[in-house]
Amino acid sequence: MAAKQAGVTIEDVSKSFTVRAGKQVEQVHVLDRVSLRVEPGEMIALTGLSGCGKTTLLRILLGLERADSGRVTVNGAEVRGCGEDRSMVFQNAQLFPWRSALQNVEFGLEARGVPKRERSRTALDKLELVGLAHAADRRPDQLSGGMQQRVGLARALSVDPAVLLMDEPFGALDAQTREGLQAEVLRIHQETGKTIIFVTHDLDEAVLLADRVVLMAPNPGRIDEIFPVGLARPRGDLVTVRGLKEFSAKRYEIWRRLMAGAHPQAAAAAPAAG
Ligand SMILES: Nc1ncnc2c1ncn2[C@@H]1O[C@H](COP(=O)(O)OP(=O)(O)OP(=O)(O)O)[C@@H](O)[C@H]1O
Repeated sequence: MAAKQAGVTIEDVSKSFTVRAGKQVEQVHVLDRVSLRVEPGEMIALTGLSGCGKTTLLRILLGLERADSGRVTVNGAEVRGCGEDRSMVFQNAQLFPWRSALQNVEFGLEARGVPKRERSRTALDKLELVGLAHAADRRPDQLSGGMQQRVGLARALSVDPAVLLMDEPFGALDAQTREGLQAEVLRIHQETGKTIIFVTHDLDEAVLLADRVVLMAPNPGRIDEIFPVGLARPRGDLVTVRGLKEFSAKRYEIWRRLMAGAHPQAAAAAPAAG
């Protein structure tokens, strides 16, 4: 288990954006008094309808956006900008096309002034962790989409963050590649004990990975309900997990609540869980 672990506290976070379109100026209230405590080593899935503020919340956690009010702390220290204790994996890996996989993973270490030999060793370790050591010298255009996401994950892990933020990291991948990467994330979480906050639209993915699924609702973005996932860890073979009654029951419970916000009539017509 890694020494670096951190709890995250989100206290009463609100955020609005001013949107200007032509002569019209509109105030969009994106997050309304969001509060959540994430325990050290916990994996949280954030889900909810499009536009409910999931990415905005993640950007505030990373320090790319400032909340209008409320605060976020990591291990008790207030987040005031980007910092070494957090890193993010994006939906598209956003790799430098002219750099090899290894050089892409080295990037964050370079920015921190880590000497060449040490950063190459660390980057190779992380590529190994995501099963890509054999492709260290390939450029992004010589890698599949799934491999590029693995490089993005290795790059995020290279700086040994206490908190890993993942914004729909597998959203653009085909189903089989996605399932492989879900298993990888579970293994890496098990091996490193990182605190992970993971945004996904995919309820299967949310239940498979998370200790708790946080369902957000839009207009304004807020936490609607929090669902603890009682599945034991390590979760092992995901085909088996998907076949468990507890898995389908939890997925259905969350889906029903999500639909109650999106299509109230359909949700009312669906049978209750269990
Ligand atoms: N920089 C910005 N300026 C203006 N409005 C913004 C900005 N960033 C986000 N928004 C608005 O905030 C709202 C929430 O966006 P956000 O991307 O956080 O939602 P989301 O839940 O992640 O959506 P999705 O599931 O579609 O990715 C949207 O209405 C969006 O248009």
